[in-house]
Amino acid sequence: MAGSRIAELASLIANSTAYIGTHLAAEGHPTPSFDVDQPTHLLNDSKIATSRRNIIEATDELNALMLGPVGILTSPSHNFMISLQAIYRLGIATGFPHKKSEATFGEIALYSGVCESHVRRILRHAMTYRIFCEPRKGVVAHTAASKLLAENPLMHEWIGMVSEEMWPAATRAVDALTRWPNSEEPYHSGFNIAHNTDKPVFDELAKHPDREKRYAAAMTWFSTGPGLETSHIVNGFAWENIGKGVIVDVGGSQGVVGAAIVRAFPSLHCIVQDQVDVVKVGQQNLQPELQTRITFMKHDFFEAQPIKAANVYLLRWILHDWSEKYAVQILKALVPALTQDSKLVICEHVLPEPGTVPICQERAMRAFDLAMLEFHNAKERDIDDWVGLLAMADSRFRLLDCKQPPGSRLAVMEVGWLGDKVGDKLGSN
Ligand SMILES: C[S@@+](CC[C@H](N)C(=O)[O-])C[C@H]1O[C@@H](n2cnc3c(N)ncnc32)[C@H](O)[C@@H]1O
Repeated sequence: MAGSRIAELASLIANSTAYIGTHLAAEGHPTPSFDVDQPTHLLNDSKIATSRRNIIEATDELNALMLGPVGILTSPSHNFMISLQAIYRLGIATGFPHKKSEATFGEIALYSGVCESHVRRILRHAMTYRIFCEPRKGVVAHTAASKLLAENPLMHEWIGMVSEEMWPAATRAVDALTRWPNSEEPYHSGFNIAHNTDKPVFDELAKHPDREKRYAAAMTWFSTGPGLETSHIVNGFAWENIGKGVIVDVGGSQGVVGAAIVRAFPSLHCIVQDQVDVVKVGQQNLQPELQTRITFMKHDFFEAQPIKAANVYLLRWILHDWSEKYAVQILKALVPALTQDSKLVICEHVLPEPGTVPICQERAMRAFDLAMLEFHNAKERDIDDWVGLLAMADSRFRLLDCKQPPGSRLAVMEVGWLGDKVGDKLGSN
């Protein structure tokens, strides 16, 4: 019956908001708002996760139904990124006088170095997304979102990486795929056209220490984000079964994931491998109590793995940065180090069959897939792709398990090795 779906959605929203309201009140928490004092993690409580997801999905569908076909095609605005990029590049959030709760457009113009009228236009646009607000005409104050940007340096670097590196790359992604159809090369992406370079992303960033540092900080922030917390990899694999052992975090960035694992499992030692400048920063930031439990090591993951017979080789968010041709090389480079007791743990998105998960969840994963295209000419993979990739790399890899820890956006795949001795010659096939 026409109209029944919108009534159904409205009722789901009403029931779910009532549940969340009751729960927050019982716990003595404030009701959700955009207010500057809103706790950042208010909605992360697992007891309200289902209701929250229901509301996000139902409001998205209701919104689309109310927009209608014309609205669906015209309402997404690319201009959101302009104000976000301006806020980042001009240091509008970080320069906001934190001892004061408000600033005029003129004061912001002074420290951001652009004229007052541009500041006003940028911020009034951002305010429509609840980033900053204008409590009185001409006066700017924080919302919860702008305050987070001002006070959390990792969040700020994430926005910087997205607006300065990824957004320009996204605008040239279609140019890249038409210029280089069927290419598997990582230097044939929107990133290459937008940033005018023939180097793959990681090589290009390595030439610019500030950009490389920003990328690493963005990765660190990302690992605190909803569904991407390190707790999922800590709880998503039976690390306790290893006992005393060694894990190698291949492309482990600054060691955030390795640190979370060895903190939870004190008998494990983690060797974090990455590019030279990345591991240098990781070593500098390593907390004193982890000095003997984490080792940083410069290693190019296309070269043969130098740490032999580790218990686990962890590849978290590595292979999605590479097309089949290169992902296969990364896997093959591990082979000379593997024993039958070694496991690969691959922590990545596993794309769902279309229409089998709620649409917002699917949209987020498909957006990641496009992000890999625009940045690296690479891809996210579904389960058949993963099985195929492992087989392409070496027939002795076996996918033993693939689980999606509750609340995690990444799956944890456990891969066994059927070869029989370290460095088995067949491994270099
Ligand atoms: C998407 S990040 C993932 C980082 C980390 N594993 C995580 O889960 O947050 C990819 C990492 O691969 C590293 N990387 C890129 N090319 C590399 C190479 N040839 N050898 C080693 N590490 C590399 C990057 O520096 C970056 O830290």
